[in-house]
Amino acid sequence: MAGSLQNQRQQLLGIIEEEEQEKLQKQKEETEGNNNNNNNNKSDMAPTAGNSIHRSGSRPQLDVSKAEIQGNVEEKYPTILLPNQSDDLSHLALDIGGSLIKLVYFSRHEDQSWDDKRKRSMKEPLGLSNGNRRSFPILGGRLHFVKFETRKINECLDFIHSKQLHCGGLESHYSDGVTDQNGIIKATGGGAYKYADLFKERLGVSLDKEDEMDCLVAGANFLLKAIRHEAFTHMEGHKEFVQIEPNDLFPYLLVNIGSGVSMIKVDGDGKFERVSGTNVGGGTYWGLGRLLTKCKSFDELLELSQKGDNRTMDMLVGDIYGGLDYSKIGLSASTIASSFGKTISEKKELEEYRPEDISLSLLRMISYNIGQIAYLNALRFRLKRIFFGGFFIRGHAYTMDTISFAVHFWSNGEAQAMFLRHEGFLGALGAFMSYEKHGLDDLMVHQLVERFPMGAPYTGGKIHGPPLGDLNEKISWMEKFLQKGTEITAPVPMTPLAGTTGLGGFEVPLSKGSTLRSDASALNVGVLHLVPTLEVFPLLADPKLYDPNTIDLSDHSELEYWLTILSEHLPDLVDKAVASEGGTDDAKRRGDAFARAFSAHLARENEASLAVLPDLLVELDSMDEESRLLTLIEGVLAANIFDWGSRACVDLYHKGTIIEIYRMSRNKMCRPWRVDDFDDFKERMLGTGDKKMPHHKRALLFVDNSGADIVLGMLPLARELLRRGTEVVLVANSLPALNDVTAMELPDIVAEAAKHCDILRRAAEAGGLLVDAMINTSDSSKENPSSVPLMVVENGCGSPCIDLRQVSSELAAAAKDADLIILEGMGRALHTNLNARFKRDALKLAMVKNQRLAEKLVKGNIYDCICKYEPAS
Ligand SMILES: Nc1ncnc2c1ncn2[C@@H]1O[C@H](COP(=O)(O)OP(=O)(O)OP(=O)(O)O)[C@@H](O)[C@H]1O
Ligand SMILES: CC(C)(CO)[C@@H](O)C(=O)NCCC(=O)O
Ligand SMILES: [Mn+2]
Repeated sequence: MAGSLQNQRQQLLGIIEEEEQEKLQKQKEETEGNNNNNNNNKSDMAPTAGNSIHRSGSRPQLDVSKAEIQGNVEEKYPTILLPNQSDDLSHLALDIGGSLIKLVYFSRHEDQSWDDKRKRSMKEPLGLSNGNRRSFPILGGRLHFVKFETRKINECLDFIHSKQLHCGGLESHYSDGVTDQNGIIKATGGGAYKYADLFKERLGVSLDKEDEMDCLVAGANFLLKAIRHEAFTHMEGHKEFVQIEPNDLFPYLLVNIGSGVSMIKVDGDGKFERVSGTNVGGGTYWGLGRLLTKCKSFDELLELSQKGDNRTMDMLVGDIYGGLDYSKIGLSASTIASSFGKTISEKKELEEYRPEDISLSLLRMISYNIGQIAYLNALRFRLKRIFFGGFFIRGHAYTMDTISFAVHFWSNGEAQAMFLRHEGFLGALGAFMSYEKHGLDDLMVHQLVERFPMGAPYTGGKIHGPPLGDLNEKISWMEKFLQKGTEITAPVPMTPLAGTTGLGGFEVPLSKGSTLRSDASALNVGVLHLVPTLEVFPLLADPKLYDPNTIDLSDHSELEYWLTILSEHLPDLVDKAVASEGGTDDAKRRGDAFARAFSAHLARENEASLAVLPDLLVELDSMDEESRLLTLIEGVLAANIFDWGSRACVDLYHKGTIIEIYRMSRNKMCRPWRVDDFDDFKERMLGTGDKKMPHHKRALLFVDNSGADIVLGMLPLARELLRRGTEVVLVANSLPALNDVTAMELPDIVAEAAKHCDILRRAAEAGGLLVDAMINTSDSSKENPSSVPLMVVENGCGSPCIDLRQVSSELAAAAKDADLIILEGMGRALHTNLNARFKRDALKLAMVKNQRLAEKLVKGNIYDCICKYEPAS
């Protein structure tokens, strides 16, 4: 149930995030040129120092070897040349079919533009330059799925052009100057041949043709192996996901229902045979349907069918048998004996039939026929599983029910029809996979996770950003495209029609529904997030007993309370952000302004905290070991007040400055805390009397908020551990959520803190976080010449609540050698994981910033502190 809390938070933020991305993308496209005006004053940028933690090979990596800064090092944002980074080239693939063009493209990091902006706003006050940090690996990316009608190929060309997908797209700033190979795009489908010249002419690119069947199979195999919740059954209106074991996938029959239909027996990766096909397919339904109903679009035709009654068109067994069943061969009176047969006996003209009925009858005829032929081929080769793809299906309940019925009925339930969520994108995905370095080939099983469907702002029916202008406005193709998709909404299964069930024959399927689903929510157009998660955190004492949630959200009142808190919280954050921008009256632009204001605010928090860090360090260094440890833990608890996820904290922001809040918080730090295991922790760290304790080998610090929390709380604690000889791994979120610091941002913050502290600097260097030696360190403690490393890993999460059953492989690897786990913050240590048991020593630190939670968890009050220490179990 934390899932729903998590999702809710993510959803709320996602809405803003997606909007901001679109906006920033536009700004970026406009300003891209400006960043490239560098001169040739080259400076070497050392290749990445080896990090003692192996980064996951499960996702595209940024190859920074031989990286060098192009242009003047003094320049604020010089372009970095990455001559060996070839992944960037694998960003777009096409499947140009008889009816539709499908595009798949990859953007390396979903927040590329957002992060750039945020980094800029953070670097400016800090005066950081690119030269003394290493380029940090990229955290996953996104696969985008878009389709266009083939007859409107110009729209597709405009879209590719507007996004610059043909020459490196979003990544072009990385590889500026190495664009010579960008003139080639992988393409499949008949149109790769037919339109090759047009692509050359309009975009100056050559289409590298890949075989259509090869691509369909590669796409299907990839989806079925790598994506959870890809395949599902659909019977009588009921949808159920099927988890296919990758070792138990083959053989199967792949039926791709495009304009025409191909049936392919698949025996393995690249092992297949096209065993059949039929020319009665999607093109037939759309073409005949258009002629017979005058519909202007495929969706309109499909939507019409939902209000249809096929009995006015189809000749039923009862029509032939005077209302009787033909039970001897198992046919009920209501079974369709002949599609459209009824129209021969009536003297009616086409205009006298309802277009709704025509559409339904046609849809049923074609779907049933395909299902039946598929079954016969499955029988021919003794295949039990049939996967149906192609855009004819369009996630339409009636179509799927009809196909499933045919397969189920004729095979006596032996064979099973399954559908794929990325139905129409198999070929395009296959073409994408055919790039030599697409970076997805070594993905582990089911590692791709969809965070939320693309167009979170669209699925709610609300479109933010500029109004859709005239059709020539290139930038809004996507918006128009998505808007089109959202005019249609989700299917609703209908109640069964009375009296139509009979003996075995084909009846009217139940799920006619009244409206279609939206393209966006169905991922026909959408984004697949490549989030390298899904490993169990190896230090859980017993993964089977682990439940991340502390509060039971299946308790309705709890659920309601937290959902209300979260949904009321967001406008406040936005208001705060807008206000800190100087207050804009352009209310519509508030959402757009959010991320910029937010980043600026976070940068100010970091800046303010970094400014007081040297004093704090001097103060700490003047203490004896014991008081220092206590002060450090107090510091973590006090700084944990800076939490934008807490309503109370946001209220505090209205009243005071960061330093005022911090001072107030520090002053309240009197022991005993509400949960106070400090003495046990101290004993483990420092021993008692003469008994000295060995230091921990490696500590994992799950960090929480950006600003004072990380700078004045967790980094000084990390420093203490490092000074004692413990390796420190800072574990931060992969994706942004509230004011949580992300793994992407941490190296910058560490680098800045390292300027004031020799211990941090040496450790960061040893951990590969810093490349160049820092100058001007003001820290006096130089007793640690060769340091243990300080590292940063991403946790695979995009929420303050951490489910340790699903962490990044990087974190899992780092955890193997760890013997101390420190979880910090309400989300990580209270809402989730308070009750988690670990195989290693664990310290849970948080300030409770919610009255109800304080009462419920510790019978205490708001701002109470928790210091829970549990030795290895
Ligand atoms: N918006 C749409 N416009 C047109 N057809 C659509 C649309 N949505 C779904 N379809 C259906 O999908 C079919 C096309 O599916 P798909 O894109 O898989 O095939 P294709 O690649 O164009 O055809 P082929 O592989 O035979 O060359 C159309 O014939 C139609 O039945
Ligand atoms: C010709 C293709 C392969 C083009 O995608 C497709 O439309 C198809 O499989 N049509 C059916 C041709 C047949 O086998 O009768
Ligand atoms: Mn096709």
